[in-house]
Amino acid sequence: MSDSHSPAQPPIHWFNDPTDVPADVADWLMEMGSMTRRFEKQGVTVTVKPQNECFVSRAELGESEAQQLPESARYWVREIVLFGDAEPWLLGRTVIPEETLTGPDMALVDLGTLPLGRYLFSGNNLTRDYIHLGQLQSEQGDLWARRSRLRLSDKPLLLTEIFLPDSPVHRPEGKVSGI
Ligand SMILES: C=C(O[C@@H]1C=C(C(=O)O)C=C[C@H]1O)C(=O)O
Repeated sequence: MSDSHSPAQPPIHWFNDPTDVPADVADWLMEMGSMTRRFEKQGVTVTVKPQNECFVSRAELGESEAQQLPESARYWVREIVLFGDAEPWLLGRTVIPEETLTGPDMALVDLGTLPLGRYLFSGNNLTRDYIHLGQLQSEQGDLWARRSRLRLSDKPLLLTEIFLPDSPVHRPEGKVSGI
């Protein structure tokens, strides 16, 4: 577990009114279950490639991230690319206060290529405080995003997911690509 710095986060515009998001996109972004499982229902094999996993200080978090998590000496950051078959579908960034890493939840620092959702949704102690919907501008165009504060046995973690152009979120279900 290195203590290298996590890369800067792109500025995400968070919507105050979720109705500003098209209904077919919001249907995806407001998914209350596992996004991994929702993606698998598209008939693809989901794989995860960790890009960066390290402990960081509160000062190294994004400002809006720090505001949504309790004070802690350090936070575990996990950044991944999630693939649907060979296509990159999602960038995931999870920030976990050290105090959340207790008991079986210490396994969160050793997930490797196991999708976080497999762990989070495997038990019956997961709750979700909220989902915020967002959008960011990138060289790949405007991308949809969401941020959830989740709790495992009431211990918080913050998950930001950025949906890439190849993901179904940008090609809502039922629309055949290319026509
Ligand atoms: C949180 C879930 O797991 C997915 C996998 C992630 C990971 O492995 O770090 C991060 C974001 C999620 O899209 C999920 O399936 O809902």
